[in-house]
Parts: sequence; C-alpha cells; structure tokens
Amino acid sequence: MLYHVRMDVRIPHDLDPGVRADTIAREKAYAQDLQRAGKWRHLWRITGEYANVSVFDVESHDELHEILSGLPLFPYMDVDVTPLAKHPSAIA
Ligand SMILES: O=C(O)CC1=CCC(=O)O1
Repeated sequence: MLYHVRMDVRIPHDLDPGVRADTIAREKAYAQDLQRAGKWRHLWRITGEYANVSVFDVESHDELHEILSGLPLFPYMDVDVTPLAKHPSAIA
C-alpha cells in the first residue's frame, strides 16, 4: 500500500542544540534504514520549507503509523497522510 506523507518540522527554538543535533542524526539513520528496506520509497525536500514529501510502501495503516510514530523528530512534526490508489489512466 502506498501513502503520500507530508512532514512539516517544527523544532522548538529553545531546544538544547545537542539534543537537536542528536535527534536529527537519529532521524537520518532511521530514514536511511527504511529507504534501504524499501519502505520509504521517496523523500523530497519541499523547496524553501523545513518540510518534506515522502512516499511509503507498507503493508497497512498500522505499519505506517508505527513507522511515523517512531521517527525521532515525530514530537516536533506535523504529519499529513494521504493513502494512494491506482489511477485508471496510469501506465505504470
Ligand atoms: O528534514 C526533514 O524533512 C525531516 C526528515 C525526515 C527524514 C529525515 O532524515 O529528515
């Protein structure tokens, strides 16, 4: 099952710089593991924003929820999920 996910990152300005750097480093490792596993199919920066659009390929809503809620930056994100279905005119 494919999902379009938009993540807007809103790290508080007063967060300890060490905690900030550690959280971002853990986020990167977590995201790259999921990309290597084929679960996180696309990860794009939205130009000019601290936000991304991503496409996930997972088995269920529950699996996606588990992945998203496990993001180290999850406490500092607004997340918007859109389930994707096949378009009848798509050739791939
Ligand atoms: O910077 C972001 O958009 C948040 C994020 C998701 C995966 C990652 O490495 O950073």
